[in-house]
Amino acid sequence: MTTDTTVQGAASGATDPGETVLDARGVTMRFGGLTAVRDVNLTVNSGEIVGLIGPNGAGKTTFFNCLTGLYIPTEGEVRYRGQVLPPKSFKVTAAGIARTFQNIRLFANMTVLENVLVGRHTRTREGLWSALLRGPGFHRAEAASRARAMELLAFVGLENKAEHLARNLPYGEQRKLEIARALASEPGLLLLDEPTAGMNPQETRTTEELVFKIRDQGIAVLVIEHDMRFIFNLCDRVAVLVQGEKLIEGDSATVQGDDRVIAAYLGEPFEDAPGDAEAAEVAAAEANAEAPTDSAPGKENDR
Ligand SMILES: Nc1ncnc2c1ncn2[C@@H]1O[C@H](COP(=O)(O)OP(=O)(O)OP(=O)(O)O)[C@@H](O)[C@H]1O
Repeated sequence: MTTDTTVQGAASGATDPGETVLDARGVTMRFGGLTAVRDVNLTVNSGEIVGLIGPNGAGKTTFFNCLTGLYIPTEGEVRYRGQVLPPKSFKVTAAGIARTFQNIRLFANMTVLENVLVGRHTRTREGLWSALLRGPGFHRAEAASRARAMELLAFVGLENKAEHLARNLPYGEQRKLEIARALASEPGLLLLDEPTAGMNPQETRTTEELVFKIRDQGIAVLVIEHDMRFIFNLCDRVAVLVQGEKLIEGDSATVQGDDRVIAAYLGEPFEDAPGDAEAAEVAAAEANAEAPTDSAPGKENDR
């Protein structure tokens, strides 16, 4: 029985610059008569943040599930760093792909730190006897794992919440904790499924900065999101899925300007959306309108 208690070091999944990390070819997923994803090709290279957008029901999450071993694609192949991925989600995680979910999946009654420690299980190798006897090797591994988990909590800005129960965190912090837990498996590729859903603008901005920081650690990112401003600010490339098929893929400017995307998804050109300056003006005007002035609606102006 082994007593090997090795814990892999920080960012062990980090990849070489320019390396093709993810290579999905001809991925098709059918549920009975419904083809949710049809013949989709997508690559993600090291150092990239790639966005996946599309209307509700376009097949984005189904495609993620095909990448992470939750679904076995009906057709096609998914490779991570050149190797065909095994059709089991824990093996995919061990290979180097981590993910978060559209609906937060934390252990609500465990602490924040414990949630991250759970995420480390693919990177710890404790033999049964080591765990049972709790010898020096076990304690060393446990201490290293806790140190790394605390490092990750600091990375996402939750170091002061380590002992809080996950269920007591505000929503935005639960999403950050999910990201910390995903990072605990030391991935080379992180898949984020709607990471800013339900967040306020400030939390969304913080998440944007966090994703850039993750990329700067050498981890490639593939992100599904409905917030177009977030996607177009963040991503090096964006792929658009419509009715299960990839409509177009390109940089933000190309995708925003494509008539088919505008028609199928955006509804109107994104350039028409207010910029930061206009948004600040609107916010200031709204704040003034809410202030209890003499001329506020419902009050007589007695000056
Ligand atoms: N397990 C399943 N069994 C049957 N149909 C499914 C299953 N999962 C997804 N679908 C169907 O596949 C299609 C694509 O769904 P999917 O959730 O992947 O879309 P999405 O682009 O992620 O949507 P959203 O933006 O609303 O999350 C939908 O028609 C959905 O109802």
